[in-house]
Amino acid sequence: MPLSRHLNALLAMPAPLRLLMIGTPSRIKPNQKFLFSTCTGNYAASKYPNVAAFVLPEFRTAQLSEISPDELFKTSFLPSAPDNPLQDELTALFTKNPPTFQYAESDFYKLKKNTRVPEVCVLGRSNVGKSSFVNALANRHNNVLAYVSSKAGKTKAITTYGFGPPPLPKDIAAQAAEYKGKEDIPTHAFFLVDMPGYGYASLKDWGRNITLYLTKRAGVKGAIVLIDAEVGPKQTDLQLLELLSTAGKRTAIVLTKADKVKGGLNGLRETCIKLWDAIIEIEKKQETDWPWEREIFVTAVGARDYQVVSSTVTTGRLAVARLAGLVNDTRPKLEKNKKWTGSIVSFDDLEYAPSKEAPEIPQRTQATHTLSQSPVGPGMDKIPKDINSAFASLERASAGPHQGPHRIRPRTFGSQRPRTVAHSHARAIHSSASLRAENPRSKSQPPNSQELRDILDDFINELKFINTTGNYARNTRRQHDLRPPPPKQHDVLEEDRLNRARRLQTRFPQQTERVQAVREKREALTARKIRMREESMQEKKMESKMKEKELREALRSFEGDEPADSLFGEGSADADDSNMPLSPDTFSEAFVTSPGLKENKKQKKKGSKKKKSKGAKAEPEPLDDFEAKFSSVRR
Ligand SMILES: Nc1nc2c(ncn2[C@@H]2O[C@H](COP(=O)(O)OP(=O)(O)OP(=O)(O)O)[C@@H](O)[C@H]2O)c(=O)[nH]1
Ligand SMILES: [Mg+2]
Repeated sequence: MPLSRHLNALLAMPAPLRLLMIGTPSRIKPNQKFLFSTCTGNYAASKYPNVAAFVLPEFRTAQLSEISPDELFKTSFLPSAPDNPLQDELTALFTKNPPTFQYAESDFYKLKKNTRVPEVCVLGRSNVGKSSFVNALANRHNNVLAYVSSKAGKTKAITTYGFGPPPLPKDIAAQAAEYKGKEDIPTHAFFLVDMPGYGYASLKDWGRNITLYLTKRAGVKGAIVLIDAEVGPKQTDLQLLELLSTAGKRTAIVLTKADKVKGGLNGLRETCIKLWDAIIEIEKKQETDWPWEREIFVTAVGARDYQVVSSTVTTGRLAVARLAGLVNDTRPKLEKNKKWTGSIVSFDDLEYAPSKEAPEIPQRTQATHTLSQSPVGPGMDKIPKDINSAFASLERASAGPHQGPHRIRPRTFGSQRPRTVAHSHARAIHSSASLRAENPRSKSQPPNSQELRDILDDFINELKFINTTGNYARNTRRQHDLRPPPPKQHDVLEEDRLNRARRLQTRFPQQTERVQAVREKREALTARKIRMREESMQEKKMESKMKEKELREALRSFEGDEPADSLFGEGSADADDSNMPLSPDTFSEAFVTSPGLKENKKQKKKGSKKKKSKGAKAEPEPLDDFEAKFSSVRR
């Protein structure tokens, strides 16, 4: 349309509608690729400018820094690669030799042995995006490597995938003798292990399997912990980080679903602050070093815009390659967060200390745990005590999200003594006493009534959380009551059969009709048979009633005055004759004891004696009517 005609048409329109035709620029949705732009030109326009990772601030007062991919990759390089940019090298490392599925097992003890190929496991809550992360690293979008679902609990086994170039033939030949009969010959440079999720819809023995895997598996070089950026870290995530820190495993934290975070960069920053605070707390508890990457990597592998996916997936690749030991890291060593180094004062010492000076108490020796990297062997038969308690809390976590204020609080790993009522009591008073210790008055004067009331309140609050058997049972019962009823079990086989039948019916309508007709005919026949059987039974019943009636009448006519009903037992006259079955025994008895018949018999006997005396020439007397009838009935 020429411009002048366009303008004329525009002017002819009512003024409020003109805007619609022109189109308002504010309606255009911002393209997601600007959110994760790696181009400095778009820096001002982007929502998450150049975010690849956040770095843990060394001091609590430091500004939070988010770092660009350039900065992130600057200090890292692949030793075996030529001088390409690291991003390209990482893409080649993860995709050139197509990644393949290796094996999957739901039980740790059934896993194939692997002591040589470095393994990196991907851990996180159900539905956080672990399997999507594995697919994205492999650059698989349509032809998926790991199964993904929007429903939680899709991955149900420890699933291993091979990544990276195959080992050189000469290396394999050199190690062939060692591998023979013990382990598979490797096809890739490293393994990535997709784990079942924990939390909602997790597997029952997830805690056991994961603890065994992290502490006993020789090939495990590190763990990628995925945390949903939209939801932030949960209690179960922190329990896992605590377990990793206790096991001393190298750990990288990756935020997923960054594209879904409300509040953009600020939202991400808030999640990171929460995470850092928690990590610092976990680090403080550990005596031994916990080698966790100091960055929190940001990814959005499920974003709709492919450019967003590809720019953030390189960040994930860097995290994995670092843990697998394939990337050299030249970052300067950071000083570990400072821990409390003073002595630990017990309640008794504090309360009954003779002087105001701090008492001299020998420092407690802390057990250190060094985890062997060897496969399951004599030294690894038992999981260290600290890890066992972490394992217990993970077991509880794997049972589902806790509800209400009565959940069991995770035990601190440093504490070796079991929590008893008395001990908790002491702790409750101790905490109040230590608070009072800060107040100079409290050391010299006894506590006033308000303070005593506070102490009592503290104590009662503490008691509520004590893990006694009674409390535990009560809490379990309460949780059980709160739990929604289990979903109805589907009969999968039956459903399959019905679906198949439905499909066949639509495919073969004529045959279906014929089958339907035959079925109807068969049903009609069966119904007819049943009806006929019922009718014949009815007839038989009627017949037997008629016979009985006839019999009674015959008896009555034979007896004359005597009522025939007396023959059938006491009270039979009152009873309804038609309903009185006449059993053969009763009948024969009645027959035998009938006075008329007795006389008849006597006469017969006399007659037969006479006949015997006269000889056997006499003719047999003919049976009268009654006898003839009865003999037929008895037959
Ligand atoms: N928007 C968005 N969605 C994502 C992202 N990553 C994963 N998802 C979606 O999250 C859902 C769960 O993904 P999965 O990869 O199956 O999660 P999982 O952690 O393996 O889950 P389980 O196997 O149940 O433990 C899927 O619908 C994915 O498409 C992301 O970065 N952004
Ligand atoms: Mg999965």
